[in-house]
Amino acid sequence: MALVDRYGRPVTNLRISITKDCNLNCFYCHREGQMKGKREMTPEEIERIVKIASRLGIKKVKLTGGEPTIRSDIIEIIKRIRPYVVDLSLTTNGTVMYRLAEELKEAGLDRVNISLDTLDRDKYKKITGFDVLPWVLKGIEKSVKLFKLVKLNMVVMKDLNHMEIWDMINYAARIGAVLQLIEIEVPRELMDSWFFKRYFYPLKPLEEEFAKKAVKIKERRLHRRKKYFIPTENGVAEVEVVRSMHNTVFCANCTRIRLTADGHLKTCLLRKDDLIDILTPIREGASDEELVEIFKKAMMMRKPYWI
Ligand SMILES: Nc1nc2c(ncn2[C@@H]2O[C@H](COP(=O)(O)OP(=O)(O)OP(=O)(O)O)[C@@H](O)[C@H]2O)c(=O)[nH]1
Ligand code: SF4
Ligand code: SF4
Repeated sequence: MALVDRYGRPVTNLRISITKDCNLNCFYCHREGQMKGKREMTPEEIERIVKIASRLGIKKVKLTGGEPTIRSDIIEIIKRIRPYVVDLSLTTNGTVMYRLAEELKEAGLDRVNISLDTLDRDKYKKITGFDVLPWVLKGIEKSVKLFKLVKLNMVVMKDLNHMEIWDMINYAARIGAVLQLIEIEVPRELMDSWFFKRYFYPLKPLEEEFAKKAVKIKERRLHRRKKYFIPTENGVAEVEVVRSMHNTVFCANCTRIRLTADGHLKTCLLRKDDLIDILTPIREGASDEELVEIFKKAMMMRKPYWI
């Protein structure tokens, strides 16, 4: 049975950042809201935390970063946590998937989400700082052949890539991936920032257009996100919309808890006051029962960000 927080939200997913570092340098990167610092969890420590989480009904785990594939022990991490998890996924920038996908699959990874904001090589370089789009596309196409589900994450930015949305929908349909269109999200205090003002592109009007065109619409349990099945020249595209800004429904259906790369439980992506250290107690010899209590404390701190 999953633990339920004070707002009636069961917690079933754990999102683990395994490193803050990345081999790209996207100009909009929020590094999952993590502070700087050197401490990183070992594969054994990650396994211990996942084991405790699974005892508490948290059976879906997503590995993120920074960029998770830059850890040289990524395969060991996956092998160690596989036994405790029913849905094991990875969110990656895809730069090394062309050579790592098979090993990841063999280690027990179920599925991957790969960032892809543009199909234009120059624009990709402008966004990420690196001219590696051909390698990423190679990795995506390889992943689609291997994994039961591959999602492409496109952060939609006004006047930068919003005009490519339909090309991306066609591309996703052609290769057999799901496209996730992600609306820019920032905490309240950054709503006046130049970045938000310059690039925010609201996805609500587009969702209305999708709703008219779709042959089917599904709603996910997580965040009650909608998935639209849209006919294209390449067959039916599956398009999921991640629209969290000011979205009370999204937060009311948040089933996630996070673990930062330096070993703190974190209850919400956008909060800064919600870190609970679990790695120090582990290193000081805490028992499983004590770690369960730390998890419960984090559960009780959870609250929806947009209410
Ligand atoms: N506000 C908010 N945004 C989230 C949350 N989880 C994911 N996101 C957004 O969704 C984007 C895509 O996240 P992914 O790491 O690909 O995972 P996901 O799509 O949430 O998860 P799955 O659908 O289970 O694969 C992130 O970059 C965030 O912008 C969350 O809990 N809160
Ligand atoms: S690939 Fe992801 S983690 Fe790396 S810089 Fe870009 S947004 Fe940040
Ligand atoms: S509560 Fe926080 S982590 Fe959950 S959906 Fe809302 S903003 Fe995201």
